[in-house]
Amino acid sequence: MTKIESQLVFLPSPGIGHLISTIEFAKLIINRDHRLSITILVMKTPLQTVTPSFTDSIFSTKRLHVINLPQPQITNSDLNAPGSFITTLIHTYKPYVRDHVTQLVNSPHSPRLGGFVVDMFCTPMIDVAREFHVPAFVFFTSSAASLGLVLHLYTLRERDGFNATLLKNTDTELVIPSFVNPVSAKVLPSFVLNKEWEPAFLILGEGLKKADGIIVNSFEELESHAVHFLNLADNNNIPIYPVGPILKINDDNDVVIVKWLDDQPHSSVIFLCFGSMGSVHEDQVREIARALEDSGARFIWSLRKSPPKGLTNMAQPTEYAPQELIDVLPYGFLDRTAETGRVIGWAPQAQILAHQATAGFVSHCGWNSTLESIYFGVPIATWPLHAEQQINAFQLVRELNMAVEITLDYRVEFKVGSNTLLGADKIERGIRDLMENDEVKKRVKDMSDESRKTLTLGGCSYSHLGRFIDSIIN
Ligand SMILES: O=c1ccn([C@@H]2O[C@H](COP(=O)(O)OP(=O)(O)O[C@H]3O[C@H](CO)[C@@H](O)[C@H](O)[C@H]3O)[C@@H](O)[C@H]2O)c(=O)[nH]1
Repeated sequence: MTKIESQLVFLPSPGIGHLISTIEFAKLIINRDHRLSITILVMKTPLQTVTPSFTDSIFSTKRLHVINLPQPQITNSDLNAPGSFITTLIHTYKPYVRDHVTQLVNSPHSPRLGGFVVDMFCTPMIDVAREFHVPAFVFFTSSAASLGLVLHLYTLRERDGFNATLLKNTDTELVIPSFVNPVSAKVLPSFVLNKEWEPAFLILGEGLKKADGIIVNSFEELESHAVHFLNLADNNNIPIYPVGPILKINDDNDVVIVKWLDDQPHSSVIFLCFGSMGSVHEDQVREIARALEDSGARFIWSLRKSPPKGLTNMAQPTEYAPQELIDVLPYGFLDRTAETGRVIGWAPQAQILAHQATAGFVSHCGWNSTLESIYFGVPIATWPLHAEQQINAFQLVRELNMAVEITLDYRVEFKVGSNTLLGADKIERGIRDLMENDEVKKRVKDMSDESRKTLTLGGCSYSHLGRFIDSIIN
């Protein structure tokens, strides 16, 4: 039996979009190299409805230990300050992490502590890694191009006092070296544009620059331009490890949906889903319903209820009760589409994308959804809502020609919701384009092949993961 030589401590941030890929990354490492073990310290927030059941369902194995840390006390004012909330949470967790890691390293026969892997929003934990005199790597859960954007804007800020929040609601075009084309300020991430997120942006930029390496959930074959820039750039020569796509693709088992998909023609169904945090207001729900009916497309629509506005930020949507669903949709919609569509709550997304009946994905362009769609060769129609989804949509449509556009710059602010209404016509056009654009379909299929190959011997991600593991062991 191989002796465990080194152990890593993982600190994912609490959102499902971050937890899933971090945990899958941990599994990838221990499956690749039996000399390593990993302890994942799971932090929780009072805001999340999906996350607790998800984290409680992860079990420890011999070389993968999952420890659910206690939920700390967070005040209402912390909850309502989006820019500092996550930082407050991470700081509150520092003593717990310190205690757990002390116990780990002091326990008998414990392997050497090889380093910390901290989520991009947990970089204040790098200080704790320093206390144990071990390297700290950041796990960046979005694209290499977004990583390049953050590093570039942070450098401009440090060096020239450049303030990106002044660009909000302007048409300014920026040259960002990790993108081929000039980038409109309209598609910059909310955490770059919004004044109240500034503290979080600064902590992120500073944290990335302090890291001993940055692991990116992407792959060189997809983002060659951005990866090239990151390896050249003035980013303190931090090693970059694009090791993706890291996905959780085998766990869903929704027999009802699969049975329905089995009965649909090959490549005929449009799937609509807006991620773990995404929801739109009721007027917008009705426009989507009209577009679906007018397009005549078969569909599966993951429709969830927005959290109340203004009460909290970053709260997750919840499920509609059956009567609420009938009320929010146009009169008779469910009856009229009973043969051609399904409206569901939380979706078995990977299972749907993997199914041969699925033709296209109307997506918020969260990075995990983007990677899943590429992996399964399903083209996207872009409809970003939050965070860095607008820049992901821009990249997919304008840089990679791997998606069609419904919108690139739609934006929902957590506190005020969305003040734009996307009309049914525009949505319907996007759905038709998604079904008909053969060039986009072909590019996605080709990249799907690449996304599988990159993880195997000889692929770029396979070799970057090897490099990362070597740096821990040696
Ligand atoms: O009904 C649903 C909704 C989501 N998912 C899964 O949940 C994950 C969602 O991840 P992602 O697509 O990245 O969206 P978010 O949950 O919105 O993720 C957050 O984290 C991502 C990674 O940093 C960012 O790219 C996003 O902008 C940010 O909102 C994916 O694996 C989906 O398959 C389901 O299985 N069913």
